[in-house]
Amino acid sequence: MDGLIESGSELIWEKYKEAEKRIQELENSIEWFKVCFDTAYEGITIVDEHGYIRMMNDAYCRFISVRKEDVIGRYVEEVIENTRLPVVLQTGIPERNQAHRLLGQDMVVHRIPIWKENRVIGAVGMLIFEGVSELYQIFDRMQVLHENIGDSRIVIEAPRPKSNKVTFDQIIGESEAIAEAKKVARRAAQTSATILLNGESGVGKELFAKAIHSLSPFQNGPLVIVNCASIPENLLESELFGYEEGAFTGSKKDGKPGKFELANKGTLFLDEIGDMPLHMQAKILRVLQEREVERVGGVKSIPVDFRLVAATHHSLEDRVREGTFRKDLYYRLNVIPLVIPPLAQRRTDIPLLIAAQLQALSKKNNMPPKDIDKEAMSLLINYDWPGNIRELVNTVERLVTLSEDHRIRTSDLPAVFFGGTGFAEAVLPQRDRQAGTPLSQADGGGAEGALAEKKRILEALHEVKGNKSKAAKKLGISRATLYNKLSKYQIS
Ligand SMILES: Nc1ncnc2c1ncn2[C@@H]1O[C@H](COP(=O)(O)OP(=O)(O)OP(=O)(O)O)[C@@H](O)[C@H]1O
Repeated sequence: MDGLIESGSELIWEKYKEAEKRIQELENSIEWFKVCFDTAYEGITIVDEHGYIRMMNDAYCRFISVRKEDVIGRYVEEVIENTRLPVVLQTGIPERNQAHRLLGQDMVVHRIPIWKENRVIGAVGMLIFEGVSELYQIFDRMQVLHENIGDSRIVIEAPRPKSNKVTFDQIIGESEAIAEAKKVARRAAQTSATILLNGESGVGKELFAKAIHSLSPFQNGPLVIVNCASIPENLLESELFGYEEGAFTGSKKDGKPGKFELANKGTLFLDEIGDMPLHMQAKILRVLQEREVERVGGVKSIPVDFRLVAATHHSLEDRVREGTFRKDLYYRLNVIPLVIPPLAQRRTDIPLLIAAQLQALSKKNNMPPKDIDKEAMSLLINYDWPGNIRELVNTVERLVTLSEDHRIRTSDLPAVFFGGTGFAEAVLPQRDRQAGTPLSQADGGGAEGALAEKKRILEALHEVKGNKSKAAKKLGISRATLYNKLSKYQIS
């Protein structure tokens, strides 16, 4: 009898353990499902048969800037603009690869009905691409694929966009911080309100300004970009306001329109507005209030109608407190403030940015596509990127150009990614590294070294818009050395 009870309880114990194991396996599967659902770059939302949202993944929530807990259980039309999921629930017909306009941006979407036992019990909505320009990149990749397998008979030509306008989908990044910034910018772009962009150097303020213009009611007008910090103070007024014939010695015969006039019916982007001298700030304020300009040496007022986007890496509040920025101008500019977060606050975007740059820069340099191993990627993700995306773009370009293999490895990375510091170290590949080697000594590496040096000089000049003193400073060399190198490499 005892034996019978014993084997009975052993059986129950075994069944219990088995059930426990299965529950554990199920929980693991659910956990995996959740991770996959939320890791997908595509936005996914699932509605029940009545059109109420049952699930929405992180990518979708980020894109439309909602919190998951606020949308689950709500009717889909209240959450997603222009949604056709209710139609798909009615018809039961899938709609694949459809164009959909969301937050002013063209997207590609799938709408898939969920059929079970002859009835539609729900539908899935997927945002496949954040924007259509990704489609063009896919066409390009397909073309490269066919070229690589030697099948040149197949020519895949993507319909090209009509212009080279910057659109929001070209601003790469899926992190919450950048998704929120893009969402606010998209909304603001569709109005005519003044936008003040703030963020460290190289975070993408100019890129945002361009995307805002492309989506704005002023998109058919010009986009005029003025870098207030790079124009000498004595020229700033005539650059912005223009001048009449004979306004000063050396002025053009028929006078010249200023940037305000040139931006008429378009967008004026005043970059580095925080560096504007005080007397010019007063003049700009007057234009913003009265919406008319007077050329230097002129007498008549010229009406101007433009959307203003301004940007600065300074804190304008601090500048106002210090007395170097006018409070009234600050209030005029700060209608829609938009902070673009530094890269170190959105590290999840780093792999995406690197992948996109590897692709683009290999193509630009006419090289076969390169990739990167995960140890190197991990060092890049952990780096602080003080120069933000500009620094990332330059780093990837150097890596693409200098690494010998098709795969970039840790040995290709400059010292700075291993905790080293300093510009000279940062630009030398690890194998060539001599701590603190300035540019002037870093060109001993034969043709490759010379090519790299030439590229660095061109980049530095490009970054400072051709200003040689600034470029020399950036490169850590004297102006005289820079001039020598310019003639050596025949850079005019
Ligand atoms: N999210 C992004 N996706 C892709 N490229 C980006 C992104 N943000 C910036 N870039 C690229 O990084 C570089 C620097 O961007 P941008 O000039 O817009 O920065 P910025 O904030 O205006 O810099 P600065 O304050 O120094 O003028 C550009 O080449 C730009 O195309």
